[in-house]
Amino acid sequence: MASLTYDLTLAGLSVGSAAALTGIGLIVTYRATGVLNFAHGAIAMVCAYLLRQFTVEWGRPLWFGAAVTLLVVAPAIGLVLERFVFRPLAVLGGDPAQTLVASLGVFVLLVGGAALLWGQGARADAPTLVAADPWGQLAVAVAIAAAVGAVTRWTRFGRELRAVVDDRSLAVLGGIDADRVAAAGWAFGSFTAGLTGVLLAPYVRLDPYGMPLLVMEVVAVAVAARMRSLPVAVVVALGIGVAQSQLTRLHPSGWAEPLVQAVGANLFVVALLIAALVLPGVGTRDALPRTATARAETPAGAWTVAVILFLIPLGFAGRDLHTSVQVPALGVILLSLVVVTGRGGQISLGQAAYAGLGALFTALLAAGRFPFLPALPELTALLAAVLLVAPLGLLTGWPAISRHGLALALATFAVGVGVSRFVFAQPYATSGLTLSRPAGFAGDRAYYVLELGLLACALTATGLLRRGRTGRALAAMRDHESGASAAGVPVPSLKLTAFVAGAALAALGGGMLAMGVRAFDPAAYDPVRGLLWFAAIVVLGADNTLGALAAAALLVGLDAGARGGVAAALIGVLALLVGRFPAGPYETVRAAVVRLRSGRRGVLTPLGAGVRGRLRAREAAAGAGAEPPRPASGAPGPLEPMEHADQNDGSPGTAQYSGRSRGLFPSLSSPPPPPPPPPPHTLRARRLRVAYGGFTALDGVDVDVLPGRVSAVVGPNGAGKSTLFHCLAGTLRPDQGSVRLGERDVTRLSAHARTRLGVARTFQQLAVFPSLTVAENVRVGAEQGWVADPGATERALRLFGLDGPMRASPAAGLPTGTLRRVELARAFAGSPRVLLLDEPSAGLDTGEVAALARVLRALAADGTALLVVEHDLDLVADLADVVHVMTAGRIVTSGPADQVLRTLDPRDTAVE
Ligand SMILES: Nc1ncnc2c1ncn2[C@@H]1O[C@H](COP(=O)(O)OP(=O)(O)OP(=O)(O)O)[C@@H](O)[C@H]1O
Repeated sequence: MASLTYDLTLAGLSVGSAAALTGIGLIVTYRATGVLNFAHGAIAMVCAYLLRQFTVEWGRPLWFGAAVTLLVVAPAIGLVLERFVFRPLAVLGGDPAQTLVASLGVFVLLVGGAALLWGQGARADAPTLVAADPWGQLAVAVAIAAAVGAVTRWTRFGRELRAVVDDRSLAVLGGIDADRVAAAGWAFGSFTAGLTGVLLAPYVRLDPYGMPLLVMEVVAVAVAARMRSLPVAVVVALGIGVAQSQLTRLHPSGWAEPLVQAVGANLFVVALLIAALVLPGVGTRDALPRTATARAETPAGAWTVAVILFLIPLGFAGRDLHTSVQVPALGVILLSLVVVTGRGGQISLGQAAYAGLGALFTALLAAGRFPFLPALPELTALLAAVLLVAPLGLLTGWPAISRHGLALALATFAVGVGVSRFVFAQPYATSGLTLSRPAGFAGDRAYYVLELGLLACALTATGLLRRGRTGRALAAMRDHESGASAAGVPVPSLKLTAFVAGAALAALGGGMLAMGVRAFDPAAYDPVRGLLWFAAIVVLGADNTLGALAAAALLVGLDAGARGGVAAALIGVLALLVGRFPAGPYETVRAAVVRLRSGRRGVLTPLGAGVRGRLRAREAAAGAGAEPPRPASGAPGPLEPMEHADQNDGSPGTAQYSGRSRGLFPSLSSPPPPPPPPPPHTLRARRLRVAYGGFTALDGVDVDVLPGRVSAVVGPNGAGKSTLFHCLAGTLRPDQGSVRLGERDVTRLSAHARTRLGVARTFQQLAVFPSLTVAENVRVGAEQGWVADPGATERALRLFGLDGPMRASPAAGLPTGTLRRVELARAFAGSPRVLLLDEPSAGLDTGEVAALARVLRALAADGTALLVVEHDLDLVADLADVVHVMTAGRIVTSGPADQVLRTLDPRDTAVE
């Protein structure tokens, strides 16, 4: 018994050593470059093939092949990837989502290339570099971990590496060559990948698809080590390896047997599921590459061409027609990614799981092997499978609520791998499950016609999800999640909807695919397919229905017509180019945001002649009756629409007033009249306390945002203004204290729920939806806000001078001042009772600031409660009725604006 335990432990250490090597490589690359290299397993596979090529095919000595493969080729792959793929992306801004797609591109390129070069079949004759004795492998893993630890800790390069990891730009400013550090990280990461590949190859299936996946399954080791600690990675890897080995001794009988066996054989997958779904995520950015978010313009006539192309196979016969049957099915699967990724902006690497479940359930239902259900006719089985799989979309939808970017990629990948290993690899799925086509559609031509009908249904459903209220909300969520939330879009439930709809569509496509080939083939829904489909859909324009159909035709056509792997290689090359396409809306808005950040942000106007002059002017105007007194009871004041030179001549310019007084909502002096204003409510915060770790950012803050008043919060940098703002807007939950809207306690309500109760907000850094037009941006606010009023969009567009030709322009590329007005109009369109404005003057020129002040004053005059966090004291003097001065997390002075501003010591609000 003891010897069995020992033997199993040795076997487990062997597996664990290979996993530890993978973990070390992934962590080093991630630390040096910020890239979680999804291609790590593919590099391992290529190196394993290469060593086999040297020794088996060319008859070279093992030491020679190993030296060239591991010391020359593997590092060279890393260096090439760094220089030609990832460094250009870092120069462009290092967006993690772009690097994710690029690393997926490298993955599919290497897998496709290997399939082309060495064929798709598995090889069993890979040479053995280190004997099966686990001590050798363990020694290699531990020695490498120790060497990396020593280099990181005690050498100059290690110090540079840590500096780059801490803050790349600061390190570069300090004279460190970050590119050199990244290149070394890539070279070393590829070396460990190669080593893993050649160590594993003799003991596992060496094939282009299986081995990369096997290696990537152990990514859990790196995630469990928080992509940071090498000792933790090594210990976790060895622990899982040994535990997996020991589990093989368990032989429970009954229902638990297959489950225990599956877990025992796939403990790394279980660890991946736990690491990706339970542990907090390792990457947090939510953007997809610009090609994915680009507004898809379908050329005129493209649909006609597509319809003709899809009808052509009806004229085919034999093998061609049989192959064509796969295209509509794959098209439906890819449409599911159009909904989830294209429109909703959510990374989903697990769509193959839903497609496979659709296929499996259809086959089981049609065969009468599904628990508790009789055998169903094929079409009914297909529809029932779709209904059964749809709610399983929550498996990836739920993690998506709190995860973004890399963390979501890992979670969806984990679900894909988990379903593949624990559901598709079971005897009921692997024992030749056949499936008939529906009665009357048995022949390829008839079945193709049926598929076209189902494809048309899927296109209609996709169209509905991409257009209208839901489509706009999805696009808003994709373009700017917090902005969407602030506009009232219920982001969590919308994400669930997208994933559920995506799962249903994928299941439909999967079922169609299985009926096409008359069998459930688990390999057709392998997780690697999920990666390939995701890369394909991003490459061909994720929010583009026609792109999905073209991708389906391309993937099926190339793989059928040429040697297997061509389609993957092509998609891989295209994915590598994704980051280099000309600037799209994503880039343009990002540039606007950068301009904004370097603009007025942080320039706090010291209290001086300007403010005092404004206060005097206000008093003089009030005395002369030229300016209305501060509204005290919601009495309407004059409001003119903001107008802008660019509205008239189409070119960006400075804001100007029309110079005519047109009443509160001038354009609506004729029917239909605006709805009666909502009852005003005070937003009241009491004893708010927020601590970040041990640092108290808010300490017992009380504030009232009163209807009909403009309240301003001023204070030096770090005073806690933004923290207070976030507590009021619902983006931060205070540790103590309460926020009430009228009588209702809203402390625990989310941002979108508060918006729907009438608390709207704008952002210091622009939060517009670049792929939507100006009018659509505003409409999102009107549709999702407190009062769903059909006339609100037009009123908001007019009020903010956006109702000219500009209304139809995509928001991407518009000047910052215009985008500020778009954001304000969106907030206003929801008919808010309370409007929270975070540095509304940031990025605006003098004329625009003046125009903004007039509009905001008039909104207050109309009964809206306004709170402004602002550095520009001139604007505060111009605008505010009540001023709160914050310092070190407390409100130190509150009172009427003229009194507070007059007594304010400039040192209290020191310039940044
Ligand atoms: N997420 C966070 N984690 C840790 N500390 C934070 C966090 N957010 C803010 N802080 C700290 O809390 C304090 C208050 O920050 P806050 O952003 O609210 O100040 P502020 O008055 O808005 O400053 P600014 O005018 O620069 O925006 C600052 O010292 C800041 O460094």
